[in-house]
Amino acid sequence: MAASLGSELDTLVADLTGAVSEYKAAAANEDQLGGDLATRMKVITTAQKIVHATKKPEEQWYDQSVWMADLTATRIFKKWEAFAAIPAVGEGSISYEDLAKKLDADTSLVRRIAWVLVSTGTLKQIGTDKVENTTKSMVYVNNDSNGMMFQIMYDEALRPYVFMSEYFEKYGRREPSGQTDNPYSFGYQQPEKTAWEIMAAEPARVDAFMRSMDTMEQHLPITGYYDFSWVKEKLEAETERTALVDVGGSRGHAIKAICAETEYIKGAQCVLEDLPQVIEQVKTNGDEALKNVKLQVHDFFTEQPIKGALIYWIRRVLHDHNDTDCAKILTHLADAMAPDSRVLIVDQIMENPPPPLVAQTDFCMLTISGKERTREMFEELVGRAGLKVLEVHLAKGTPVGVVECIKI
Ligand SMILES: C[S@@+](CC[C@H](N)C(=O)[O-])C[C@H]1O[C@@H](n2cnc3c(N)ncnc32)[C@H](O)[C@@H]1O
Repeated sequence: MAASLGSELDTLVADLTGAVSEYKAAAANEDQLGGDLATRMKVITTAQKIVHATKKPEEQWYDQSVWMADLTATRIFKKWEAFAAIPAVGEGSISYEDLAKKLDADTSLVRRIAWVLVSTGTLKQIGTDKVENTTKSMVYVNNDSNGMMFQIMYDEALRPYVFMSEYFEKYGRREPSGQTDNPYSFGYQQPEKTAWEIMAAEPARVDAFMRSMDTMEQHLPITGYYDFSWVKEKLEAETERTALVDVGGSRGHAIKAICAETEYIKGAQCVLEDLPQVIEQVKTNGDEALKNVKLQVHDFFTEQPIKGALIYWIRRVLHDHNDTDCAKILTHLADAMAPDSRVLIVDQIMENPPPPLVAQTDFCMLTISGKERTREMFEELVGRAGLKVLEVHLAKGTPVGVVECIKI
C-alpha cells in the first residue's frame, strides 16, 4: 500500500468516527429539522470515500457489473412478486424449491436470480437451499413507495439511458430541448410523443409513477425553511389580496402545508392552479382542508389570470422544462406581479459539482429535456424573465431550496 493511501485512510477513518458520533448525538436528540438526515448522510458519504480510496481503478467495473445484475434481478423478482412470496422479515425462510413452485418457475432459475440478490445483501441465504427476506428486500413488497421508486427508475429511466448514446448519434451532441424527440421518447421508440403520452398508454405505469412521486415528497420538504412572516402584515392591511398562487400545484399539498405552518395564510386567500384534469380530480377528492381554496384551471404557458398576488409559488415544475420554456413560464408570472410580489421557485438547488443523488436526478431530467439547476443557473434563468434573485433559502439536510425572486 502506498504511504499516501495509508495516511488518506487514517484521515478518513478519523472523519468517520467523528461523523458517527455526530449522527448518534443527532439521533438521540430526535432532531426534527433534518439534522438526523444530514449527519447520517455524512456517515454514508465518508464510508463511501473509504471504499473509493481503497478500490483500485481496474476494479471499478466489478461494482458496475454487479449493480447491473442487481437492478435486473430486483426488477424481475418484484414483477414476479417473489419478495412477497418469501416470508416477511422475522417469519423465517423458504426453500428455493418451494419459492420456485409458488412462482411457477424453474428452481435453478429462481436460485440464480436470488444469488445476485444474496450477494448484494438484499436477500439472505440460509444454509445452501433456503432464502429469507431482509429489511432491504421488504421495500419491494406490497407496493411500498420506496420500492415503487426503484420500479419507476428502472421502468422509465433505464431504457432511455440504454439508448441515450444512440440518441446523441442521431440528434447531435446537444442538450435535448423538446417535449418530443427527447431521449425518453427515443428510448421508447415513439419520438413523436411526449413522455406523458407514452406513459398514459399504460395505466399501471401512471399509477406506479404517482406512487413514486409520493416517495419523492418525503424527501422534499415543503415548509420549515422559508419565512412567510412578511406576508402577515400585508394581509392585515389588504384583506382582499391573494396571498399565494400555487402554479402547477397538483393536489394542493403545498397550500395545505403552508396554511398549516403559518396559520395567518388562510385557504381562502390561496389559489390552486393546474391543468383541467388535475383540478377536476381535486374537486372530486373534496379535500376538506382545501374547501376554501380557489381552484383555477390554468396552463402556465399562457397569461397568468391572478394579478398582484403576494406570492407566486412554483414547486417542482421548472426542473421538468428546458430554459426557453421556463423563461416563458416565469415571464407570465413576472407580468402578473405587483411591485411587492415575490416568485418563490421551489426545486433542488444543485451544488457544483452535485452529489450523486442530485446528479442522477439531473441526468434523469435530461431524458425529458428538463434539468436541475444551480443558484447561478437560476439567476440567469429568472433574469431572462425580468426577475432577480433576492435570496436562496436552503432546507437543512436536503438539496431543496426556495429561490426567492422579485421583479427588477
Ligand atoms: C412534478 S408536478 C409538481 C406538483 C406540485 N407543484 C408539487 O410540488 O408537488 C408538476 C405539476 O405541473 C402540472 N402541469 C404540467 N404542465 C402544466 C401546464 N402547462 N400548466 C399548468 N400545470 C401544469 C402537472 O399537472 C403537475 O401537477
